[in-house]
Amino acid sequence: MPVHLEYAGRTAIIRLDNPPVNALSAALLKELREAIQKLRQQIEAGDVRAVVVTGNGPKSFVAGADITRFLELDPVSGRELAREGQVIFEELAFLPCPVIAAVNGYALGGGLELAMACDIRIAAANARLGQPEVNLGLIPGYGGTQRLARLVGPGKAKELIFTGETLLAEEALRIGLVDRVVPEGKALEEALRVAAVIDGKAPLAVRAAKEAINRGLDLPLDKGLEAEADLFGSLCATEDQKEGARAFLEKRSPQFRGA
Ligand SMILES: C/C=C/C(=O)SCCNC(=O)CCNC(=O)[C@H](O)C(C)(C)COP(=O)(O)OP(=O)(O)OC[C@H]1O[C@@H](n2cnc3c(N)ncnc32)[C@H](O)[C@@H]1OP(=O)(O)O
Repeated sequence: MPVHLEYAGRTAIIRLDNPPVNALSAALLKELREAIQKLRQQIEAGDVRAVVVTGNGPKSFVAGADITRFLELDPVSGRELAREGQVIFEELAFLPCPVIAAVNGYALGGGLELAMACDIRIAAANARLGQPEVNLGLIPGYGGTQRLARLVGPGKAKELIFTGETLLAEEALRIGLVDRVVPEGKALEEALRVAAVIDGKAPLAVRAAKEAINRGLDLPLDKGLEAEADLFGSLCATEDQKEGARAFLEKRSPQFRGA
């Protein structure tokens, strides 16, 4: 079982376990997709309010796609391999709750692409991140050319992808590729702490905020502002929005029910 689903309260943990470096084998990708589809149902039911993705073991988050699959690739099967990972990472990215990558070690190639499909990236100080596909005669194929440029800008994305160089977590933090750096061995703990904070907020508002930001990334500002206003307005029909205002005025903690 290369993919384990665990739960800490209303936070789900996707633990990737494919020794020695958690490479994205065909079996792991299949189970990852199944886990994502199960989590979508649990999120919609209100049972899950945040998802954390992490690698099993101290050494590696995910060290990339399974290179042993590459010897037989041809243009058709190569494109299929890329699309397979892209579709799964899109399904993860568009889960209707925050998805946090606890980058516990190597996040290379498809591993960094997986982390970039998450909303927030928390890296352990020992983590190394990069897109080394040019060393294999390839380019990133699970979304890395698209998401890296959006996260760190086209210039830094080109530099990292052209050179295949890897970054230590602190360097990745400096360019905005990761959002927090914690001591080695503490990435999952910190991701769960952030998830617990989010769990106490109005879930429909958190969901709408993720949707507004994601939609706005690919919209002209005026259209993004309209999308924001639409989502803001839709929240005013929720009980949680009234509960939030009442709780503030009555000087008490709100009890959000996700309705
Ligand atoms: C669409 C997506 C495309 C991609 O993701 S392309 C792949 C991008 N990833 C990479 O290029 C990273 C490749 N791996 C490495 O650079 C190194 O490994 C590490 C830095 C991750 C670790 O180095 P070290 O600690 O020296 O270990 P080790 O001896 O290189 O690897 C341990 C075992 O793990 C296998 N392995 C490592 N990465 C992969 C991989 N991505 N796919 C399949 N196997 C991998 C090796 O071959 C070896 O195996 P054995 O012990 O049998 O010799």
